[in-house]
Amino acid sequence: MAVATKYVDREIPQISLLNFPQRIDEIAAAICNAAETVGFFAVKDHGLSEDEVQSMFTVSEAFFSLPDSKKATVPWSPQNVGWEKMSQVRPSTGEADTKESYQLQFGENMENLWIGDDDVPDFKKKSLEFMHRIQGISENIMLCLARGLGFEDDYFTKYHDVARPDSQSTLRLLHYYETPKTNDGIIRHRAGAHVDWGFLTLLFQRTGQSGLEICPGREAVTEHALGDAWTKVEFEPGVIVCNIGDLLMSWSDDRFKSTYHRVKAPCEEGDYFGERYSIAFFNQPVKDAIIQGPNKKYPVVTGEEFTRAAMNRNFGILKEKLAAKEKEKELREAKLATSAAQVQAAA
Ligand SMILES: O=C(O)CCC(=O)C(=O)O
Ligand SMILES: [Fe+2]
Repeated sequence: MAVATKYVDREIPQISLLNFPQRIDEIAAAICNAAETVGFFAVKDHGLSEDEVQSMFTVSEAFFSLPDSKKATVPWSPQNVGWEKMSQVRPSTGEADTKESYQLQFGENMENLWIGDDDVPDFKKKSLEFMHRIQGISENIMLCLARGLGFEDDYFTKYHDVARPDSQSTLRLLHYYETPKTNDGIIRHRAGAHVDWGFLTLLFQRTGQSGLEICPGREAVTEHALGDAWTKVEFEPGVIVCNIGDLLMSWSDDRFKSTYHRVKAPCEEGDYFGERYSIAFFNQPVKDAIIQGPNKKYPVVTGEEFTRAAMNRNFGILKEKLAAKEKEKELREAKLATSAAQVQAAA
């Protein structure tokens, strides 16, 4: 018989960004306190309207309602962009999440990977507008985090400059499939337990489409203290849920915590089994960023090295599959070329 999930109440602070320029120190203290303890916090009064958020969800739904053959024209690539379906195997579960996602960036990695206006009108324009709006909010939070760590105010923002062609910050549109209510013993993971590997994540969800849960308890990036008690993160309109990623954890010498979270595989009374949309914005540094905490706890890495290592950890299986497919194609082409040569020789 399935064991009921153990839940525990933890406070996820809600922090108002109202009158940001006048209240920076107060806001920075609240954000850094949350980053040091629970690793998750919500921001409100950030200037982004509910209409803007819902319009982006509408754009996202329009994309996901295209046939798979169309979405496959903008496939996932190891630059961490593009569309994937049922293919992200989380190290914690060893199984693929039952979802599809489309990842978008500001710069050169997106070449040929934007879905065209014929398929979703103004997709690129609307997505970039939304991404710039979230970037603005992220920059305010980054200023607070820099102050808290004793860096110059622009220290993190200059390494997350999305005007640079090699910018790696990513908007991820997510679509989780409806989960059947059966007792067949199969666990249909939505997003298996994981920590985000980037700097800072901003999350948007639709009211009622619950499922996000967190499990704090990590003391160092090198430790994977995955506990067994979860806390549900409930969404309300107007809030953006933010969480610290591994990169900021190591960049802060483990002072700020990257927290385990998941979108629960629905299996118990009260879980949400329906189709679910969410949007995540991952702040990721430019490739030549020099990453090291104020106390130099970890060796220096560049943004590019950090991303490559994280991709291998998190998308290794998907990358291997792509490489195997590529190899198969090469072999098929080589075989075709050989038989064509034989036919010619015989003629
Ligand atoms: O869909 C969600 O609510 C969370 C997604 C997430 O944690 C991720 O993509 O890293
Ligand atoms: Fe995540």
